[in-house]
Amino acid sequence: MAAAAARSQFVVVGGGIAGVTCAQKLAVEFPAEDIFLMTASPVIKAITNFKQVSKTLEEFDIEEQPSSLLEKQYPNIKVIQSEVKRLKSEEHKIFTEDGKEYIYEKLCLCAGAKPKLIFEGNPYVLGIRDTDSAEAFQKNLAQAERIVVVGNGGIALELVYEIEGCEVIWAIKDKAIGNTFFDAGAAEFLIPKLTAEKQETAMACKRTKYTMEGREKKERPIAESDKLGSALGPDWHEGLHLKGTKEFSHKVHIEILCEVKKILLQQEFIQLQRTSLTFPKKEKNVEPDEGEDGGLKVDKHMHTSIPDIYAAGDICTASWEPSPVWHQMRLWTQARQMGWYAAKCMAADTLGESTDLDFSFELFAHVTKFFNYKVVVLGKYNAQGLGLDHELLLRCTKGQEYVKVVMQNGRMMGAVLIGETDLEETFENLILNQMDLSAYGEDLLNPNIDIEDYFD
Ligand SMILES: Cc1cc2nc3c(=O)[nH]c(=O)nc-3n(C[C@H](O)[C@H](O)[C@H](O)COP(=O)(O)OP(=O)(O)OC[C@H]3O[C@@H](n4cnc5c(N)ncnc54)[C@H](O)[C@@H]3O)c2cc1C
Ligand SMILES: NC(=O)C1=CN([C@@H]2O[C@H](COP(=O)(O)OP(=O)(O)OC[C@H]3O[C@@H](n4cnc5c(N)ncnc54)[C@H](OP(=O)(O)O)[C@@H]3O)[C@@H](O)[C@H]2O)C=CC1
Repeated sequence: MAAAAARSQFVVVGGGIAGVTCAQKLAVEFPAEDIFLMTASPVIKAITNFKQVSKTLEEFDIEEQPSSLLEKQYPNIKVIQSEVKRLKSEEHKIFTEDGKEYIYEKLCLCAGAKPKLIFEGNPYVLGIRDTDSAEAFQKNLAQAERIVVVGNGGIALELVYEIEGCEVIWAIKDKAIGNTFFDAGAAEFLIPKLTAEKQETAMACKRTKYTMEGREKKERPIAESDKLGSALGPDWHEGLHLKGTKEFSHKVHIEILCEVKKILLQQEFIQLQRTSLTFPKKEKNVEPDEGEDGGLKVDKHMHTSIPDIYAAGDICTASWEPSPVWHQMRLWTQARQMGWYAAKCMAADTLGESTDLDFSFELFAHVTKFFNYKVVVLGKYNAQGLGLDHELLLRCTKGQEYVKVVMQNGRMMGAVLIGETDLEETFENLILNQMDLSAYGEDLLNPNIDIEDYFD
């Protein structure tokens, strides 16, 4: 006879940032309940040293940890390490790879996304998503003289800068590099860094940090399935020796307006990287509504179209009417914010309370590092969705800083800040309060005016 299904009021699927944050928040809200955290990976991602840098910018470190540590810190979290294979939503049941079944009252899906690798199966094509794929890339690179990097997203941007001793042909569909994060002007500002010799010391920078326990020590448990590791994140390349066979630092050739259609097998190693997202296969009997990007649609309470099933992080597509200066991007900070907020909504629904959309969804804010510069992007930093009805203010000091502000009807809608500008908090406030700044004109970026004093 099959063993009776274990039950829990709350079940969370996924040991990445979204799932772990969701389980932690539920564990605190309901100390008398057991929270089941199901994950395919033997390690979980934990946030440490969390700091709210400003109203919406946040800074934290990430650690891959054994799940026993999470259970020790949160005694009512039970981590179940097994891949979820099937979901029967009408019966509120999930089935795991090891043949067990679990009954939930409320379920949050945080299973992340998986890379959509073009030309999958080609032995010369590698994608980067998790620790194992990054290490496989490192190994191949060590024997390479020339590689091709395809894509213009965050991973490609970081990769071309980090790779040394190997010729890189960088194929991008667009006219300028990095258009996911900034415009052609910022790209011009950054490009000299690709041709210069690399400095050894990294610039101090407030941003998320990523560590993997035991990476150097080779003690990391190996995931049963290499397809279901968590997505890497900030500083994923630190500690990886991304070096080819040659002695030079950078040699990058950028091929613009280039969409790769076909890859022919050659006797050379080609690296191809593209991680636009597809989502874990849904079972036949589970058909939650999907967004255009294939994610699970969630409403403003992180609820999917299926009763009692919520979703957070990379797996979901935010389908509420967003604030005019927020948009979804599959980033670590948003995975944390969504996981936390989904737990809050699950708790409120359980207790019959109402919840307002969390403040973190008021303004898009991201701090990162590209080419060793601190990069802060706020609001509609690329004038996304503003059409032609906007103007740009620019300030640039070669090699030092690049500041771009997007204005519409005298209001600040977005900004890109590269370098140590110290403007993020002031601009964050100006975007949030939508003050009419018409009177200031270009003085907004006048370096001789202390803008902080103006508006504080
Ligand atoms: C190379 C790389 C670099 C990145 N750099 C940055 C960066 O610098 N800054 C930034 O903000 N973001 C970055 N990102 C994006 C960031 O990593 C993701 O947005 C974030 O990790 C998503 O978190 P998540 O919890 O939603 O999903 P994930 O971290 O992918 O976690 C998903 C979890 O679900 C588990 N799982 C999957 N399927 C199942 C199943 N069927 N059953 C049970 N468990 C399952 C997995 O094992 C995993 O534990 C980067 C991504 C990549 C790939
Ligand atoms: N520092 C940071 O903040 C970082 C953040 N991340 C995040 O992690 C997630 C995954 O990163 P990533 O995979 O870089 O994200 P993206 O999906 O943004 O990048 C994929 C890139 O590949 C391009 N592409 C796809 N197919 C082809 C083709 N056939 N020929 C040429 N180009 C092609 C896409 O162009 P198109 O869009 O036109 O299809 C896009 O520029 C993202 O959410 C990203 O923001 C990642 C690394 C660093």
